[in-house]
Amino acid sequence: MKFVDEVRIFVKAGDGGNGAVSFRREKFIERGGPNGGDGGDGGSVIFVADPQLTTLLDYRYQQHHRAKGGEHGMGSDCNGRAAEDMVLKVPVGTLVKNANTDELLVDLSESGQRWVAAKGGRGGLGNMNFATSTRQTPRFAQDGTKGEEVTLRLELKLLADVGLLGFPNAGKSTFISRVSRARPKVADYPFTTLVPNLGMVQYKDGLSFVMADIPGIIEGASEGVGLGHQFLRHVERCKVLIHLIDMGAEGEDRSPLHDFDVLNTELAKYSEQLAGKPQVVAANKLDLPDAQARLAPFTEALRERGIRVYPVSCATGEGMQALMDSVAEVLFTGRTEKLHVEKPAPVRKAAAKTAAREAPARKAAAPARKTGKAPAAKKAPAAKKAPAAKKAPARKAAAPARKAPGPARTVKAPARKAAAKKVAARKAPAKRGAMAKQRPAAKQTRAAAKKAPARKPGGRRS
Ligand SMILES: Nc1nc2c(ncn2[C@@H]2O[C@H](COP(=O)(O)OP(=O)(O)OP(=O)(O)O)[C@@H](O)[C@H]2O)c(=O)[nH]1
Ligand SMILES: [Mg+2]
Repeated sequence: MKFVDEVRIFVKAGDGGNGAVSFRREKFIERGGPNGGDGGDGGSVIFVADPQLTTLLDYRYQQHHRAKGGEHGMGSDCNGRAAEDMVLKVPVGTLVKNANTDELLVDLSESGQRWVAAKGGRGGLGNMNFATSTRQTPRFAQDGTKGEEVTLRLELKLLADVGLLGFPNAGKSTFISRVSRARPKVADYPFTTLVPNLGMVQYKDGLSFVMADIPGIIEGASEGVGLGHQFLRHVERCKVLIHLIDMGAEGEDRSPLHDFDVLNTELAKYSEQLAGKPQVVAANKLDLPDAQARLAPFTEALRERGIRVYPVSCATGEGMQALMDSVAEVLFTGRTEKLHVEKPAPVRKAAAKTAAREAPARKAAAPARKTGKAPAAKKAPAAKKAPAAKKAPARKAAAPARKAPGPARTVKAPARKAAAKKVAARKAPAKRGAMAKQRPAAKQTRAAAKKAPARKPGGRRS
């Protein structure tokens, strides 16, 4: 059956019937009084989510839907018959939007869910309703009201728990046919799959879930390249995505890492929310010799990002169980630990380097401790831990500049006392002189000053 997932339709509810103006006319009964009946209500247009349907195809061919109007009221106290509601069946997962404003009106995501799209008009009252003691012959009746009308856009978003994503030819259809009873076409050319396929996966312990296989996504899909990215809508409701990488792909610019990045970029362009869904990354076609060679660098590259790669072969079934276990864990428990690996932690390497660099510095700091700058040495372990290892050299460089004049100031202090009211110009040489005197001391303390970041907290504690 042809798959149609977007249509525009016009719906109009039935108008209410008019009330009747009528008087009883019978032999020997004079002035029988008003007996015009009420009009019947118009039929409403109602959408019902039907699990039997999988496409909006019917609405592609019939785009106007009008419910019947109510009957008019009649004489002899006869009310008009109300019209039946018009029920429009749509697949479960249909979004109904106002075609003009694009406002989402309802998401029919539950089987049997009903929604009134256009309410039928109310029948008018017949003249018998308007008779009073002072107005016994009302020669008027009420008209029925008009039924609502609206132009709608129906969008089908399939309901699946797990979505399969990947470049064309990555093996998505092979994957779904291996884990479920879905039998989509599998062939060795891109864009074999043109419409989404659903498959019911029977997992262990009676647990089952629905998996969706959608057409391949390629670079520029968001600009309409290939089949575009409109099929991504069908995996928007998924809780987990399986990202299949074709490890045997050949061609310019095709490398597993490049494919991975391109697909994620396209996902992000489509929707940030979709891009943020948990992804199980599967490196497929590992039975091919080329694929084996590409696996190690790809796995390492993703490990640096903290992402685990599941090596699989949909052809032989190798690695599929581990992959499905992870998918089921995310789906049923919401835990995503299995999708991540520990990063190689470049921080630690840097920390090791820093520690190596600091080792001689610590030695040099030892004499400085004698001069009263000691607490730094105690803090050496803290320096080792320092996560911002890169910052350490900068601090080291800055520290001597800050600290070197320290002793000079202590020398300068008596000088200031002695010549309290002398001009500032005299101070400068004094400072310089003091600094010159202290230069060897400054040199000595430089090593200690390297410990400056550690000294601060130490100083506070002492
Ligand atoms: N050697 C090998 N070939 C595979 C494997 N999985 C899939 N293939 C082959 O790859 C080709 C494409 O497989 P499909 O399942 O049609 O790929 P797809 O991702 O659905 O492709 P589109 O529908 O075009 O997006 C077919 O010829 C498969 O036989 C695998 O694990 N190993
Ligand atoms: Mg396919």
